[in-house]
Amino acid sequence: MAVFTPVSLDDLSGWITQFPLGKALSIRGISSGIENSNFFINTDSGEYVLTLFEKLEAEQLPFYLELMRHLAERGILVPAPVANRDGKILHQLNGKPAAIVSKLAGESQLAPQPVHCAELGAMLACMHMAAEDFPIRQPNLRGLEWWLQTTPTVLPYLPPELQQLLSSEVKFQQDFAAGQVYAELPLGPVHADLFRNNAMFVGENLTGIFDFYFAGCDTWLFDLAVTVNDWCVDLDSGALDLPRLQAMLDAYRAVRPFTAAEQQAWQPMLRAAALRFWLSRLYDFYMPRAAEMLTPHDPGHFERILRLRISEAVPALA
Ligand SMILES: Nc1ncnc2c1ncn2[C@@H]1O[C@H](COP(=O)(O)OP(=O)(O)O)[C@@H](O)[C@H]1O
Ligand SMILES: N[C@@H](CCOP(=O)(O)O)C(=O)O
Repeated sequence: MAVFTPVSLDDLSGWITQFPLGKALSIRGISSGIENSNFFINTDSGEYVLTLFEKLEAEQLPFYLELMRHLAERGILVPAPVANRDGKILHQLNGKPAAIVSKLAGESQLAPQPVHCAELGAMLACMHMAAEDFPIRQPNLRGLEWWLQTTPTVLPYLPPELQQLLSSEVKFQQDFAAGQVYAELPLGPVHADLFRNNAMFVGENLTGIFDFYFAGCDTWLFDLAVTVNDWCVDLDSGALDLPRLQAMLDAYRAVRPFTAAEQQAWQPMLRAAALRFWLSRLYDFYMPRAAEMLTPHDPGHFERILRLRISEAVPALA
């Protein structure tokens, strides 16, 4: 799994003539995705990734695809959407919205070292700055508003102690987001799901970051906190790994120094980033979609991370 909508070489062959890619030579479903149907395709002009969007609304897609085009044009290492002869990058195939993007070389680094974290930190800062003038605005659809909406849905499934943790953290985040420090945080389009499985490396060199389908406008610090909570932690305990953390923060800061408000907001933001994924994993666990064929991600992992970010001081950003 997971190809939800099959595409044959025949289907592809007629459809691909609108792109300047030559003939389609082969198509192979990618098994590891969970949101969309993805395929590696070979054409006369090289290898690409074809995505059929299974859940995202057609009106949300231009934000993601145009953002990737905008970033790629500015030298950020992201898959570049391929335009057809009319310049369009969003299409329809087998009844689903579809796009072709360039294929990144390499593979995901699932056991990152400080050197990988540094590569990623620098690219993240460059991406934030390159996206600043992106003209389309779409909120982070998994932001505070979604947390407030989703919490009452999952609360009844939780034991009292977890109900208390979830409710009090959402309240903490709501108050924090209403305050002066939060109001001063720089923001713009962010990736918002930059986990280890969403970047590619050849050896120690980052070749690109992908899967922009949770992207939206949010604070840059939230994006960094999401990234740190996955790349710079011990996966068993959720504890921060200081050499990886330092490498990522130093590399980010070298491109874009942190503001005073960001330095003050760092720990609350690491909590927010943990809450975001605890909540989405709780939601997917208790409210699996009908077509869901995968084992849901473990919510307990982000519950542990959240507890640690609340109880333990984190190294300062400065
Ligand atoms: N542009 C790309 N270049 C190379 N590999 C890609 C690219 N896009 C997706 N993949 C591969 O497809 C897999 C699933 O893609 P992903 O975007 O994570 O799917 P989903 O959003 O459905 O979870 C990735 O783990 C990666 O191996
Ligand atoms: N990173 C999220 C799940 C999103 O899945 P992706 O494969 O689309 O990145 C999590 O770990 O909960």
